[in-house]
Amino acid sequence: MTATDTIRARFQCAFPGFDLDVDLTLPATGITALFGHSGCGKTTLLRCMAGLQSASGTMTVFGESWQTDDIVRPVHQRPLALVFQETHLFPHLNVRKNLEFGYRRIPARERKIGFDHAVRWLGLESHLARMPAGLSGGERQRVAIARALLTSPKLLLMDEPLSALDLASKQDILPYLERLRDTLAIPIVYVSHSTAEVARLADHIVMMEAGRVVAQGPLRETLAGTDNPFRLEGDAGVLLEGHITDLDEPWHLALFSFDGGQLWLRRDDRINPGDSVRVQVLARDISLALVEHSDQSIQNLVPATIDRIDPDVDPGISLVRLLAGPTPFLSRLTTRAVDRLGLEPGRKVWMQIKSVALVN
Ligand SMILES: Nc1ncnc2c1ncn2[C@@H]1O[C@H](COP(=O)(O)OP(=O)(O)OP(=O)(O)O)[C@@H](O)[C@H]1O
Repeated sequence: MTATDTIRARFQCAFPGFDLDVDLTLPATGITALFGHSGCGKTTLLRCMAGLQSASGTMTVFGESWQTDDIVRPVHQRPLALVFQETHLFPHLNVRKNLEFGYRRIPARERKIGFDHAVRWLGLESHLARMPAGLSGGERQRVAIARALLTSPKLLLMDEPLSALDLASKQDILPYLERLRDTLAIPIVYVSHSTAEVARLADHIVMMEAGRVVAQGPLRETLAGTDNPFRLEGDAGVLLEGHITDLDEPWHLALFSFDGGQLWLRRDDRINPGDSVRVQVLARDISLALVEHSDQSIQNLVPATIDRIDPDVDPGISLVRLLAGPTPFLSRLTTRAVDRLGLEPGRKVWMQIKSVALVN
């Protein structure tokens, strides 16, 4: 990554009982999740990036300085857009007028996103004449996101945009965010403490604890580290990206192919051959065997090589990192099993995978 295709952010600031000290290089595309427990400093970091929180440090976006040791651009001079939990729509204006408010703020020659595009991306075609009060929470948030995009930002900052929504509205809005991630050339920094949202949306993750970055990198690689604190459904695990390549209709199964192997998962009405999907495999759902046993109930047997073995947080448990082709997996085993099977880095084994879940 070079200075012109990255976001560099280095900030220090302090409140009574809390100080933030981070130094980040983020990619210029896709969704970067700022993830961590409540109070770890996610919102403070986002506010520093926006220029809403005074902090010492520097920020460079695509080679353009937004903050140096000497000059701090105020928020209105940074080409960014913010989306919060609260939508802040104008209650007396209909959806079209709310959107036009964002659009007209930008001189025509600087507009990179057309009005109709934003309306279509967020599925608002049939809502333009409606008033905000008559919209569902998810629809209101879609209007807020479209309005933010219509300012043609170079960076989109989102602070827990789904946390005020009920489950149904969250499910409604997630596909729109995925579409933006996959089609927009605008990087999104997304604050969340929901592992499910991060697993589904993020390409890159910054994990924070007490004002510090404890891990960062591409989501899949970072999750597959044996020392990271991110837990999918309370356990270590990996996310895989791949395609649905076949269906077994009578048995309600779908074949998921990834770089390094294939896995069967339960057929879900939403998926079809050719679809690109993410799945999660938890460490507790993988056991290891030295030979291929076909006389057992587990359908997914994948050959892999042990990469490393580390103690897990629980005493007597080991976290084994494996590679199937280039793709990492994690397996949680008792240390006694590791000893009995003579497992060690470089050893070839069979992963017996009990459960594979679709994330999107
Ligand atoms: N303006 C402020 N004055 C004093 N303390 C502050 C201020 N803003 C944030 N803090 C403190 O800084 C710490 C980090 O807060 P921040 O809101 O960034 O955390 P967070 O990770 O976003 O949390 P949450 O997920 O609950 O929103 C907290 O202890 C908070 O109380």
